[in-house]
Amino acid sequence: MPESRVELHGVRREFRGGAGVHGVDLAIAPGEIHALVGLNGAGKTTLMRLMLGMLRPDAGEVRIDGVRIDDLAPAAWAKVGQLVESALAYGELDVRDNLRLAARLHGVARAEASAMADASIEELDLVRYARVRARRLSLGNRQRVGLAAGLQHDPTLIVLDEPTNALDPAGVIVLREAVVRRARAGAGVLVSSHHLDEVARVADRISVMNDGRLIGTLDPGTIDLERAFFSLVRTDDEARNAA
Ligand SMILES: Nc1ncnc2c1ncn2[C@@H]1O[C@H](COP(=O)(O)OP(=O)(O)OP(=O)(O)O)[C@@H](O)[C@H]1O
Repeated sequence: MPESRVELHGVRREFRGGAGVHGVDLAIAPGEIHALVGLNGAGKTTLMRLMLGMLRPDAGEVRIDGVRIDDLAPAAWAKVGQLVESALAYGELDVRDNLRLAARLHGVARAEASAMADASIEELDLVRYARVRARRLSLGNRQRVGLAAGLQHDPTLIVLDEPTNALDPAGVIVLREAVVRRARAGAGVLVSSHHLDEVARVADRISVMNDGRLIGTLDPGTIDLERAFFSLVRTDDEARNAA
């Protein structure tokens, strides 16, 4: 097994005006659930997009299972599962066809794609909606379809940006179980969230991002995680303002 599912070394991407990601080092081990927390605009999505090759860094490098992402073969990309941009769903196709298509896009053979979609529909509790066109789904169910599409092919690296968005409490539990199951099977998981309680429940490690940098980690067992989070952010803001 490789040491890290994904590694970032000195990754930097600056947007006009100075916002972005300003030199991040990060590694996620097989079996690890790593949470990324930070205020709005901290750079979490940007970091995930850089990690997945959706955005090119100005400097630094990203490696997945030890291979620079520029050199990563399509079969290796197929072992990545993500929900970072809007949930993949073709409005005119029903849930099952959307998931079959997503499986095919991850390199799954036609013969296996239907069974995979059906299993995923069960897992995300979408059975009632299997034949419903995606455009008719509620926001939360569309999110479930997006998550199903990102998880069904049992990726070894999973990157989820605020995956609990729009999910009801039952959906949050279903997602938690799906993610933990895959981590136990060896996947490395990076998940961003604004829900510190939920993060504390699943994460092995919590990294705090502020103004484009990783400024520290929080122990998921900390009693008052919220206070610890704000304390880290405030200290960082004060240090930068003083500089
Ligand atoms: N394509 C872009 N062009 C210019 N600025 C951008 C672009 N994408 C992101 N930004 C800026 O980079 C910063 C980080 O944004 P990002 O979306 O990564 O934050 P985030 O931590 O995911 O926030 P949220 O919690 O609100 O989702 C913000 O100031 C944002 O406005």
